[in-house]
Amino acid sequence: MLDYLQSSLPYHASLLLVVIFGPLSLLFLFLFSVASLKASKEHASVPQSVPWMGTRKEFLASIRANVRGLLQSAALYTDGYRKFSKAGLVYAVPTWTRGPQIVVPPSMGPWIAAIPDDILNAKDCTYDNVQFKYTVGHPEILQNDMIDLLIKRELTRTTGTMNNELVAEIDDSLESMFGSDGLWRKVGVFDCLTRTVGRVSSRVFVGPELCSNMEYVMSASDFARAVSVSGYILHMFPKFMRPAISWLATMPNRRHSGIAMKHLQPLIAQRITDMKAKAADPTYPWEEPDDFITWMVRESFKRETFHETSVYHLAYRIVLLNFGGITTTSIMVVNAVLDIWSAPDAANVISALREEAERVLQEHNGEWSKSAVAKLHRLDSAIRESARVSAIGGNALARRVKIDGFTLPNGLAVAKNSTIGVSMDGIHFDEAYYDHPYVYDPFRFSRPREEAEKPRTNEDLVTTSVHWLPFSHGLHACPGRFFAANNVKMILAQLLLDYEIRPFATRPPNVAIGDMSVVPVTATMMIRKRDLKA
Ligand code: HEM
Repeated sequence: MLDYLQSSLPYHASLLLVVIFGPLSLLFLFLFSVASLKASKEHASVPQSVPWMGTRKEFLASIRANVRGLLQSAALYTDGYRKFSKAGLVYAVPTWTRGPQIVVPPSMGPWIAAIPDDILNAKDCTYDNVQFKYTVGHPEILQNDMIDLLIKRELTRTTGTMNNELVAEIDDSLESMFGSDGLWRKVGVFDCLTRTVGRVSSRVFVGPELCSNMEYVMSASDFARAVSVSGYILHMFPKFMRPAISWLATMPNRRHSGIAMKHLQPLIAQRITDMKAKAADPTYPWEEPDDFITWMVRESFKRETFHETSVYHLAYRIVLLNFGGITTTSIMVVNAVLDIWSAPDAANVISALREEAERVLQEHNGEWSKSAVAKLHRLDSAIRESARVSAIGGNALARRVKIDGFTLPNGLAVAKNSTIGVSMDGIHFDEAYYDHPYVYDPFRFSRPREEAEKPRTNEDLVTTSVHWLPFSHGLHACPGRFFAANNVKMILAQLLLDYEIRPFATRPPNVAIGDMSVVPVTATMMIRKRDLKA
């Protein structure tokens, strides 16, 4: 028996290898051939006169260029910027997930930023990058105006008016993680600051009942991460396979959005009931909260379609609002903490920021009113500068060409469905716009104001330009930036005032994923409550 087993094992093992690895190798070969064909087709759509970064005359040139686009994209964009954009020329960068990116010089930036969506479309790029069709679904919500309208009309109007409530959330959140005993703690920078940002943003989005429920709050960043990961997975497969693959790839997305929906739907249903009751009878004993849910429900009363009025669709809008607003803001706070506390003269920088925060708070009777936050010029500058040097990179002002016969201002014809934009890092590190561009100079934007060294430029965190692109610029400049900037500044001000963070020996580097640079999610910091009596 033993002899039989021993002699038949090699046979069984090889059979197993053939059964498992045979189909896998065939699938891999198939996927590789399809990806290679797709890459060649996409590369052929770039005008022949446009020079490429990262391509060579070699076997399987397009797909090998795409692999370079995946692994070395930051260098491809910035080297191309120096070589071509600085000479006013257009170049192309290969990417793994986004197809070829046609990069135009910054002089064409204002022109791109002002062209309407029926010619150059912004959302088509975002939706395709993240494969929204599968990873999020709900085109009836994505193509509807309600979220954008309420951000522009209500959220921006309200920004600054609820700061006392927001500071209470910030303080409670920081103390729950960092303690009040003055002992040093080692904590995850991204994890902790995401919790605080999520809680503060949710205070305005969904109100006090839900904003400190961490299961709900963390479902927002978990959902955002799951959407990005599943978007990458789907890009590995040809289009016709995506509907089948997506069911599996987007399981985590459904789990995280499901958690958020479980909390949101009863809250919204109750809000509708209360608002209707109050409208019918002003003596109904209930005060209308001033939050995004109230604004959305009020707006839904003016609308008629099912997807603008049903509890499910209203709740899912909050899931999408969280997706667009929470992780982006967390990334800005994390970058600012890493950059400020890694500055070569961190001790002086921190004491200058702390002095400003203490002085401004005192001048405003200890309250972070809207005007107090607006006076934090040094802090504003330190964050803006961090967003410049630690930006996401890649193609900014990315737009999908929607028409045939489209030409750039230099006369170059660009095919329909091409993607054009400008190199964010190229511009952010161009000495023509910034002295010593590779240096993190926290007071770069506030110094002229404080020292009257140069004329005032009004370059603050919410001021977009073609030379500072973290919030984009022009028609699609981020409408949530006023809200985000207010929260980022208050979180950092409270950290400076109440906590001590040990400066980093070296800045934990951001990580390149495809053509994006993302914060190091595993970086840790040492933090303790300050002893204000000492
Ligand atoms: C620091 C945080 C944030 C950053 C860095 C950021 C960045 C951006 C960028 C780069 C765009 C793309 C514009 C384009 O396609 O050219 C954008 C669009 C958008 N953002 Fe933000 N964002 C942030 C926070 C928020 C918040 C808090 C909200 C909502 C409350 C929000 C809502 C939106 C919306 C609705 C759009 C689409 C605008 C349009 O297509 O017209 N963002 N954001």
